[in-house]
This record gives sequence, structure tokens and C-alpha cells, in this order.
Amino acid sequence: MGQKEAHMRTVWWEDGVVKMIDQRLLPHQFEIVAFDNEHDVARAIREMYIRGAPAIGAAAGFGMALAAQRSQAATTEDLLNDLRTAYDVLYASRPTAVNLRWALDRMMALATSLREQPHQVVRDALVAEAQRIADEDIETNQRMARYGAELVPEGANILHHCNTGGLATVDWGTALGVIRMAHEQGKNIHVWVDETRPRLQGARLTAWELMQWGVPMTLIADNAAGYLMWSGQVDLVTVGADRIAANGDVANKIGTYKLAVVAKENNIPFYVVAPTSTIDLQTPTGRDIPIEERDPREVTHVLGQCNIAPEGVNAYNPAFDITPHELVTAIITEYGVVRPPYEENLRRVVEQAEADRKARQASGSV
Ligand SMILES: CSC[C@H]1O[C@H](OP(=O)(O)O)[C@H](O)[C@@H]1O
Repeated sequence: MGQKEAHMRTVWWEDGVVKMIDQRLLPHQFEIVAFDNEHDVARAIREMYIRGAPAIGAAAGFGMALAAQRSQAATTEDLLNDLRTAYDVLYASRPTAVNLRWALDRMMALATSLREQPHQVVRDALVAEAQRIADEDIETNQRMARYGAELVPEGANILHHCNTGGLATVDWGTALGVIRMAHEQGKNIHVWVDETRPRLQGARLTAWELMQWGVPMTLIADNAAGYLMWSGQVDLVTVGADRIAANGDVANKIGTYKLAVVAKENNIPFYVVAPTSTIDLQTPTGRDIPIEERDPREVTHVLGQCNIAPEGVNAYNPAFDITPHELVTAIITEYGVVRPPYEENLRRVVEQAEADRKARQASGSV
């Protein structure tokens, strides 16, 4: 079995195809897969070869670049129509992580802005933009890690849910990026790793990443988290996000809300780590965020194999839940730590990010 080499990315463009780690097989198999069309990239997102909001956004960007490369359009207007079709194919892959729409909108806006250019110019520009989305993600994650590590006390016991590491992003990670930074700063931390039923991102992916990084950790059943918080064995909880509404409500892996309630009950700080690309000012509150419902078989069959329930049992499999902003101590972004009032403070960092991106575009540094 191969290994994720240091600084290897989760998804990347190579020789005209998109390559990614097939996360369904981890931790016992390490396989890289390659796709040459947007339909296969959409399927890879839907079937969770690749998952995690920022990683999904980057994959979607590369999917649009593939669509442009594959298009047989004779005119740029026809190419734009092909790209609109690819947008819809990729957008339909998973509904909750807003990074998917964010990346698709960014790629489509660029293509549209080049409608007077020859279509080869458009094709090349889209590959470059997808690369920029990927490159920016790593820089963003390292900025968040530095801000977040300042909030981690020496010797902290940290509870983490799902997977938010390099595998959930292009590299480095969001909440796990903060944990990695605190570890590398010598803060002697320890991580309680929620297994995260039913897809077990914690047991399969977070444990694997933290062991690779040499971070002290202990794997727990999801249901042990409450006892650990009640018994004073957790100093802070940190999670990622798939979409943050304008008022600060947070969509994240199913089980997050329960952790936030118990953390509040035990006066434990609850931090969300997410880039501004995960903040959706178009969505007013958490009740407006679409929650993905996945195949109930993910609940009844562990990793699609071992049936743990009676044949024909009813099962329900919401993949995310909503944590009301009142339960969120702070949201750590690449523009710093955002605290309440979330409505105005989230808008401020999103507008700052957009202004910076336009300035980079204008200066030609992108
Ligand atoms: C850094 S975002 C990671 C985010 O995505 C995970 O969901 P999934 O594995 O289904 O894509 C989970 O919600 C994580 O917090």
C-alpha cells in the first residue's frame, strides 16, 4: 500500500486529468484515481471518493476545467453553454457544502468574463483558476491554523468530530490544521477522535492523519463524547463546517449539534474552523441550509459490508445537522477569529476576502 507523502495533495491536476486519493479505501488501502471528465468527478464527490467541503470545492473547480478541455465547441459562446451544463452536473453531486457552489460560481464567472476571447484562452484560464483555488486553500488553511492555535491551551485535551484534515481539503486541513499547528508549536495536546458514524471519517481518516503527524490521540465511540465532557476530560471542542449561514448557524457532520449542546452544558469552548468560502451570506439561517440525506444502507451496513440490522429495517441517514450560532464560541477563519455578533462580523470577513481576491486579480498576481 502506498502512503500519502508529505505535502501530497488530496486532489490535483496532472497531464490533463484530475487525480485524487480514493478516501473510501482508507486507512487500509491507499489508491490514487484519475478522471478525465466532469461526470466522473461529480460521481467521485457523490460517492465520497473525495469529501470535505474545501476538497469538494477544489474538485469541482478541476471538474469545470475538464469540461472546458473536453468541449468540442467551435465558438466561445458554445463553450460557455457546455460549461453551464457541467456546472449543473457538478452542482447536483452533494447539496450541503457551499464550497461546491462557491467554486463553480468562481469558475463560471471567469469563463463568462472571457467570452470575447478565443476558446483556447478560456480553456487555459480555467485550468489556471482551478489550480489557484487549490493553491489558495492550502494558504488559507495555514492562516487559520495559526489563528486557531492561539486559542489552544498548553496540554489541552481536544475533542474532534469527523475529518477536517488534509483529506478534507487540498492539504493541511481546517480544524485538524489548528490541532496540527498547536502540536507542532509544542503545546503537548491530546485529541479525542470521534469515530463519526456512519461513514467513520474519524476512525478511518482522522486517526490515520493524526498518527501520520505524530499527534497523541485516542479513538472513541461517538457516544463516549458526552461522558468525557461531563467528567472534565475535554478542554475544548473543535469541528469543521460545510456551510455557515449569514447568522452564524453551522451545518456540519451529523452529531455536531449534540456535541455543541453538551459542550455548552459543561462550559467547554466550541470552536468552528472554516474558510470564508464556507460562509454563505445568501443563506439567512441554518434552517435554510439543505441537509443531504444519504443511502440508509450506510447506517445498516458498516462501510457497505457488515449488516448490523435486521433485513428490511427502516433507517434514516441525514449526513449533516445544524448547530445554532448561540452554541458556537467562535468561528476561526483565514481573516482571524470571528466572535458574535456573527451577522455583521461574518459579513465583514467575507467582504474582505472578496476584496482581496479582486485586488489580486487586478494586480495580475493571480
Ligand atoms: C473541512 S470540511 C470537513 C467537513 O466535511 C465533512 O463531511 P463529509 O465527510 O460528508 O464531506 C464533515 O462535515 C467535516 O466537518
